[in-house]
Amino acid sequence: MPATPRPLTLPAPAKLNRMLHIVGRRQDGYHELQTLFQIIDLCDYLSFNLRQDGVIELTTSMDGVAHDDNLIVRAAKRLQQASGTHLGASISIEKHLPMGGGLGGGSSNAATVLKGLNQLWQLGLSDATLAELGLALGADVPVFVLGKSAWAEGVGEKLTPATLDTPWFVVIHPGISVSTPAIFQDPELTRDSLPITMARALQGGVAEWRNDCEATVKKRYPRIAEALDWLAQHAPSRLTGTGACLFAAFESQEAAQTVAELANQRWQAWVARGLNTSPLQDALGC
Ligand SMILES: C[C@@](CO)(OP(=O)(O)O)[C@H](O)COP(=O)(O)OP(=O)(O)OC[C@H]1O[C@@H](n2ccc(N)nc2=O)[C@H](O)[C@@H]1O
Ligand SMILES: Nc1ncnc2c1ncn2[C@@H]1O[C@H](COP(=O)(O)OP(=O)(O)O)[C@@H](O)[C@H]1O
Repeated sequence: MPATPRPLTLPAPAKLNRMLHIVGRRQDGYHELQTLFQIIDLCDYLSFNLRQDGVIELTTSMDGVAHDDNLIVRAAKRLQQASGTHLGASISIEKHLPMGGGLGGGSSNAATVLKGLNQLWQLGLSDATLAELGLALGADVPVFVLGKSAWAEGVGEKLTPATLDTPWFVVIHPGISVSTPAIFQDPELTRDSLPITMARALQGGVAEWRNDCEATVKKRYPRIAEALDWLAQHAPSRLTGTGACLFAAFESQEAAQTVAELANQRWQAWVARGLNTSPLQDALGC
């Protein structure tokens, strides 16, 4: 009997928004952002098995997300359609990243599918093409396709790789979910931050970095305000994206571990390392 081929297993890392400014609103209601995305080493892991019958199947169920709505399945079908391939794939996931927490897990899953199947199906598509296909699935997909920490503008698709410091982060999930549309619809949201250059943003550093969604999220979700205030006792704390996760940077793994253990008494907390290159790039040998 022929040996069953080993699946291709690839990471899908999380991101943090080290700072996030809202600099305007487009005609279609979407907001123009300026943000520093940093990839971190907290990951989901996806495994791919090639299928000759063209079927796309996600073999792991995910609470609250129907099979065909899953960004993993949608990304695979989108790539299949765009490339015209007759190949398919069975995909499974080891899920570690909380859903809808501002860590970009869904977008990262989609990016890993696009890059993984591009290799498995031997399509030879460029990152630019994959990012374009991914943008329709989520604003954060392109940065995960690029696979580098980056300065982002537009809705997150205009990317310039950026070299950030690589501290140890404590990331806290306060156990509630935030409605991204509700935050962006809030009349009190700051939408008129003055655009700055990437150089200016990098120069500012932790002392100046802020997230324009934070005031609105704190007002609507007192439990997030509580966690942000708690973490701020240890180091400057920030929201990532529209939350619900929040984070602070530490110089050593030990310092981060100590604070994470305290945080774990009340919330789910992780220690994660800031990166400038995605572990997906390393795994694919890019
Ligand atoms: C703002 C960020 C920063 O990373 O937040 P997080 O999702 O990571 O928390 C993301 O770009 C979010 O991207 P994503 O989560 O894909 O947003 P979507 O599902 O496309 O948008 C949900 C809704 O939020 C609003 N929205 C989203 C992004 C944006 N730049 N302007 C908006 O106004 C729109 O009303 C949209 O219908
Ligand atoms: N594979 C997936 N992983 C996570 N979320 C998914 C996935 N597929 C679809 N979703 C949907 O996308 C939403 C946003 O997910 P996620 O990217 O994890 O959060 P965020 O955009 O806040 O960082 C989830 O609430 C979920 O309904």
